[in-house]
Amino acid sequence: MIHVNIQKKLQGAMNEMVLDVDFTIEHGSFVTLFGASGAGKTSILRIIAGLMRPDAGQINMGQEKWFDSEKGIDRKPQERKIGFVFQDYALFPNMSVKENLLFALEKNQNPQVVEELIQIIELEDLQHRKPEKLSGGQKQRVALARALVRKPTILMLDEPLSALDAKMRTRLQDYILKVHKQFNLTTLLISHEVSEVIKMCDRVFMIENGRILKEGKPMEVFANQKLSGKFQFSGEIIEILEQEIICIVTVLVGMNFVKVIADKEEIKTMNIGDKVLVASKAFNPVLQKIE
Ligand SMILES: Nc1ncnc2c1ncn2[C@@H]1O[C@H](COP(=O)(O)OP(=O)(O)OP(=O)(O)O)[C@@H](O)[C@H]1O
Repeated sequence: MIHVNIQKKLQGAMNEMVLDVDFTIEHGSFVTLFGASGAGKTSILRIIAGLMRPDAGQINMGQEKWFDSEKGIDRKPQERKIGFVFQDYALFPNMSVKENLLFALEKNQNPQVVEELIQIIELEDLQHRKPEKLSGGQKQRVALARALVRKPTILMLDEPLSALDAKMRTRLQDYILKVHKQFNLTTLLISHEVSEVIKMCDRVFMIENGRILKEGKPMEVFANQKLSGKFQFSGEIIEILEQEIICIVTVLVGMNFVKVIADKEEIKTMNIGDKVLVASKAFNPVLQKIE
């Protein structure tokens, strides 16, 4: 179990913002941090990883104290057993896939783990290639394998899939879920994709302005409790066609389009690009904006 209670003054886009969060995550959970750009999600991960120092607070990992401002404890990042995958792969360009993985080994660590990871993440055919000869999805698989070389207890994923196309994204999601279970990890993911959050995680923290606004199971956090729909899909509005009294709203759900007839009043706060839930109410599809 990890308990985080930290405060840090951040330089927001317009003015100063105080990051102030207090949460506990059970071992083995898959948690997503969800929220607008600049809300403080990356800062939370960096603080837990020891890459950014909070102004005050504590971070306890089980019985271990990683940070305590009052007692002057601040464990180094390499002592915190965390694997990190960022949006940009940050692989060494002059090393092959396997060399990149071997380079991540700790001093005196058995290199057998690299062979295991190559097998689990299915990198056998790519292991002798240099990163420049890999696709984005393949590079991200290598980055995932590299993050696991030191057998971390926590895996942190900062929008690792946002640069990938839908098919590649789905494959990577499956690899992440596989290693999450197989390595018995506690995983923290930053994602802006509602469908991804619903598929991947068992808990979501909605972050706004440096604070946790809501938390819970993804469907509870995203769905409007009033909509007891028989079906619910999340998607993104890509077109709003205004007719005389109604609108035809096209929503992209995964790789498919759904057209929903909506009342102008009902969708007056919705715009192209908004994330919405398409749910059923008395057999008619209705739209609901996701905060
Ligand atoms: N070391 C720092 N000191 C002070 N402010 C910082 C520091 N690092 C980032 N910030 C600021 O803190 C705010 C939150 O940034 P952060 O990267 O945590 O947001 P985010 O929610 O991850 O956003 P995004 O989704 O765009 O990555 C930003 O306005 C940023 O400029």
